Amino acid sequence: MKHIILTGGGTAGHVTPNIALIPALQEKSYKISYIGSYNGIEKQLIEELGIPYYGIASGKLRRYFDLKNFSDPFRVIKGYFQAKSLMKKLKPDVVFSKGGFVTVPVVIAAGKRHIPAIIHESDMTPGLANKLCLSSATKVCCNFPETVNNLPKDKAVLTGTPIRQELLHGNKEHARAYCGFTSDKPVLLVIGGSLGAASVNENVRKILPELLKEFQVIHICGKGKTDESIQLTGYVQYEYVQEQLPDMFALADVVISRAGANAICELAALSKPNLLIPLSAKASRGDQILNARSFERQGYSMVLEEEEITEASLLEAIRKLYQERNKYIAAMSAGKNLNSIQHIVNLIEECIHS
Ligand SMILES: CC(=O)N[C@H]1[C@@H](OP(=O)(O)OP(=O)(O)OC[C@H]2O[C@@H](n3ccc(=O)[nH]c3=O)[C@H](O)[C@@H]2O)O[C@H](CO)[C@@H](O)[C@@H]1O
Repeated sequence: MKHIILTGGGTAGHVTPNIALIPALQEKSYKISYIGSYNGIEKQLIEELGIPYYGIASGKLRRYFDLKNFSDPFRVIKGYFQAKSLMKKLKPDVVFSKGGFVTVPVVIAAGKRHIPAIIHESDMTPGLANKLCLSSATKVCCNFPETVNNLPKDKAVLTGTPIRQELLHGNKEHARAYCGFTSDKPVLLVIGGSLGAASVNENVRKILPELLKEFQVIHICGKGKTDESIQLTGYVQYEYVQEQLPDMFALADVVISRAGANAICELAALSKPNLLIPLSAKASRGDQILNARSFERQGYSMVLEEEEITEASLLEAIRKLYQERNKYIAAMSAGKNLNSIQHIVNLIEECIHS
């Protein structure tokens, strides 16, 4: 039996593509183990699938000053030795990494033990963790064609991003009943990335009185970010949605989203007209802005940058998106559909046999 170690964590975007691969790997009778951090979001998401989970020490690699910069290197070194002994104990045939800081010691340990390691980069420009893994990796899967050109030719492969297949089979009536909505107004879904997005939440809440005249609103706010003081007809809030997400996507007529790579690929696969509000370059390396602009160029998305948001501009963008929804649906439906799951599983098999 072939044994694969999956790794990835920190935010859900570094876990859900691994989850999307699991059914296809199980179908091919792979034994699957997962290495993540002790307490990251990946622990809960993976353990509830019944996959053996191994936690290791993990530290964030920051480019800015923080007191933890002094203690985190020791955690990373500890994580490396833990990963190395896990490689010895579990003897995997291959490692697949979806990125995030916890994966750096895992991929390097695999390289040291001559175990093939495939890493996946879903953003247009590689994140710091994946950059550090590059020399130990056998192949790098990319989501954007633009990324392939910036990576070593013998390693980069355009695969797209694996999407959980259950997302494509939601039932809108189940979501309507779950949210207590009626069928007389369209539904706007607001989803702020796996950690939520405080500024998106705040701006949406400001225009709720106007918005609710025309739409019903499902607001996925992020952990600890719901506001129980707001109780309005046609408005529901959730922290993080798992089981009901496919149904909510099916019910949504239009979506406001952060421009995390996975979220936008899911929206494109579902042909959901969307307004992207990328995470500002002030709070990140600006990868979401590049993701969003690429989708805008392809005619899949409308983009509003955080700095451009006012109550009026946000309301106007949502109205325009709804009016022009068929244009976006047509562009996304015509988009090329990489069979990412199959592509990656084939690559995994090739790496084991080469
Ligand atoms: C703040 C931050 O660092 N964001 C990064 C992070 O985003 P983040 O982790 O938010 O990643 P994405 O938006 O790419 O993916 C979020 C995933 O969580 C799922 N989901 C979300 C909310 C919910 O209630 N239920 C649920 O299942 C979505 O369906 C999606 O599969 O990783 C992405 C992929 O590398 C990057 O592009 C983002 O810049």
